[in-house]
Amino acid sequence: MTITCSQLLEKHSQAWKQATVHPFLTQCQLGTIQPQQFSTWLVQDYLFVVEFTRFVARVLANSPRHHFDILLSGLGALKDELTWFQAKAQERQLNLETEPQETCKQYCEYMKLVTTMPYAVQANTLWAIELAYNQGWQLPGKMPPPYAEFADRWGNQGFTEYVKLLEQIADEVLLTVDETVQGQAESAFLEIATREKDFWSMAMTVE
Ligand SMILES: Cc1ncc(CN)c(N)n1
Repeated sequence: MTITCSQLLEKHSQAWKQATVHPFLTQCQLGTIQPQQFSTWLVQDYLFVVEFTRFVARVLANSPRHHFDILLSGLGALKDELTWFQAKAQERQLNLETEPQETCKQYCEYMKLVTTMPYAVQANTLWAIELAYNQGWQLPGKMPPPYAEFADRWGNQGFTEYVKLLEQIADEVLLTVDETVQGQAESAFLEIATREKDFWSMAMTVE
């Protein structure tokens, strides 16, 4: 039997909920997040996105030709996102030349590990990482400034469409692999759910 992305979401709904519904996001929506907590997230997420860009590039390198357009569009968006992060950090006078915290570092190392796994696992992981932010930033509802801009970055229609295309890619390749690889994809999905939850929690624990 083949596993699909929507089946993973259904089967592991509790783990996924913890990844996408978190006090960090709720407090952004309420406008009560501490500026220092938000700044911690912003800097650490920039560092994450630098490594995530490398991850997507590696996934592209392993992908079949007919996935190029979608993955290249993702990389194009990441180019803008990195510049945008730099602008947001500058507005707040935050130093991006800093060390990643342990949670961020380990998540980045995990992404690197995934790129040594079969392409189906990589495609599934890429979809899960993007879906986590697509849903996480939308679920609390309309956010006040300055958080609305952040919610829109990952909650906008274009990004939502992109995540749907990533789901199609992942489902297409999951169909072609055996149960062992499907099991690897499922484990990776659960890893992402845990690491996303931990990333929000890390931001709230100001060092
Ligand atoms: C931790 C994390 N997860 C996902 C995303 C969305 N690319 C992100 N920016 N940061």
